[in-house]
Amino acid sequence: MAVQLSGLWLPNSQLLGNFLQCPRTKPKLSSTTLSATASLSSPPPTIQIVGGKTPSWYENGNGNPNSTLDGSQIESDWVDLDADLYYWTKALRPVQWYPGHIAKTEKELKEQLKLMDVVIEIRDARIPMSTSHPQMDSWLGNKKRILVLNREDMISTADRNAWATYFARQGTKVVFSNGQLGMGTMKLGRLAKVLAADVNVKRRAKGLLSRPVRAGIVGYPNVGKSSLINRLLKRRMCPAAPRPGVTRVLKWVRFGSDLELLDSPGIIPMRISDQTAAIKLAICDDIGERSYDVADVAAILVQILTRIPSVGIKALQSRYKIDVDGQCGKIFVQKLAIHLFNGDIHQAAFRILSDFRKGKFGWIALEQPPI
Ligand SMILES: Nc1nc2c(ncn2[C@@H]2O[C@H](COP(=O)(O)OP(=O)(O)OP(=O)(O)O)[C@@H](O)[C@H]2O)c(=O)[nH]1
Repeated sequence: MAVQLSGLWLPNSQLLGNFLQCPRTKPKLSSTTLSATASLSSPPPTIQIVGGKTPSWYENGNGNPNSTLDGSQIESDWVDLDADLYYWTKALRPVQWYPGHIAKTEKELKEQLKLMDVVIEIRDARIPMSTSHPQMDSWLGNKKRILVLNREDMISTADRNAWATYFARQGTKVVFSNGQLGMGTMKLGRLAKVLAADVNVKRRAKGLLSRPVRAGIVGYPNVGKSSLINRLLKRRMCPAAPRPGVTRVLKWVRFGSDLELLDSPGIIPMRISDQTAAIKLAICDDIGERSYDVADVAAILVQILTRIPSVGIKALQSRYKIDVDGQCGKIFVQKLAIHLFNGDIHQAAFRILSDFRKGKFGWIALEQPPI
C-alpha cells in the first residue's frame, strides 16, 4: 500500500473535523490541505497530501525513521505535529476533569504552602509541558522549588537529554526520577535538604532548635507523587495505583530526623484551556477516564504515532497485523475492533492506549522542548 505524506498543516477546522471522521469520499484538496480518504468497505485508499512540507522522518517514503535527521529538522517536524494536534482536538468534545477532591486540595494546598520550606513539583517526563499547572508560578511566588520529571524510564535517552538541556538553559533545577524503582529519590531528598538548609541557620541564629525541613510534593494526578515518597521512605506510606485520583487527602510523612514530606492529591486546572494538553493527559492516563472518549483519544494517538520517527506506520501495522490506511486514526481503531474485539471499539481503543502506556511502541516523549 502506498502512503504518501507531505505538508501537515490543517488550516480549516471544518476539513479537520472531516479528517477525524475519516470521510468515505475524498474531499477536494487545496494546496495546503491534508486529508485522509479511507473506508472499511472500500479498497485501501492512498492519502493524498498536496503541497506543504514533507516531515523529514518520512523522506525515505516508507514511514521509517531516517537515522540521519538533523536536530533542527526534527524540531520543526514536532512543531508541525503540535499544530496538527491542535486542529484534531478542535473537532472533539472538550476534555475537562475537576472532581470535588481536587477543588478541596487546591484550597488546602494554598494553606499548607506557608508550612513548606521547599516545593517539589512532579511532572510526567513524557509530557512536561502539559503537566505544568498554569497557576503554579503564581501560587509559589519566590518559594524554593525543585522540578522533577518522573517516569524517566518512559522516555528515550535523547528525550531526556533534550529536556535536561532545555531546563538547564532556563536555570531550572531538574531531577529525573523513576517512582517505580526509586531512581532519583535519594538525590531529591538531599537536594530538598540543601535548598532549605537556611531555614535552620535562621532558627539557630534566633536561639531556636532545628526542625526537619518540610518539602511539599505537588503535581498533576498520576504523575507518581505517592510512589516517589514511598520509594524514598522504603515503605508504602502513601496510596499509589495506576490511575489518576488515588490520593484523596494531604498527608505529612517523616523521612529520617531531618525531612518531612507532604503527599498531596493531584491537581489540575478547573478549566483546561489547552485541549492538546488535555488529550496528552488522557493518552498518558494523567486525567480521569470519565472525562474523555477513549475511542477519540486512541484515534489521535494513532495519528501521533504514525508521525513519530521511532514508531511510524510500520510499527502499528506489525503490532496489530492490520494495514494503516493512511493516517486516519479512527479507521485504524475501527479495523482493530473488527480484527480483534468483535467490533468493540472501546476495547480496541483501550488496547492501543494501554499498549502505549506499557511502552509497547518503545518509550517516547509526546513533547519536545520548545525551540
Ligand atoms: N513506569 C513508571 N511508573 C511509575 C513511575 N512512578 C510512578 N509510576 C506508576 O504510576 C502510577 C501512579 O503513581 P502514583 O504514585 O499513585 O501517582 P500520584 O501522582 O500519587 O497519583 P494521584 O493519586 O492521582 O495524585 C503507579 O502505578 C506507579 O507505580 C515511574 O517513574 N515509572
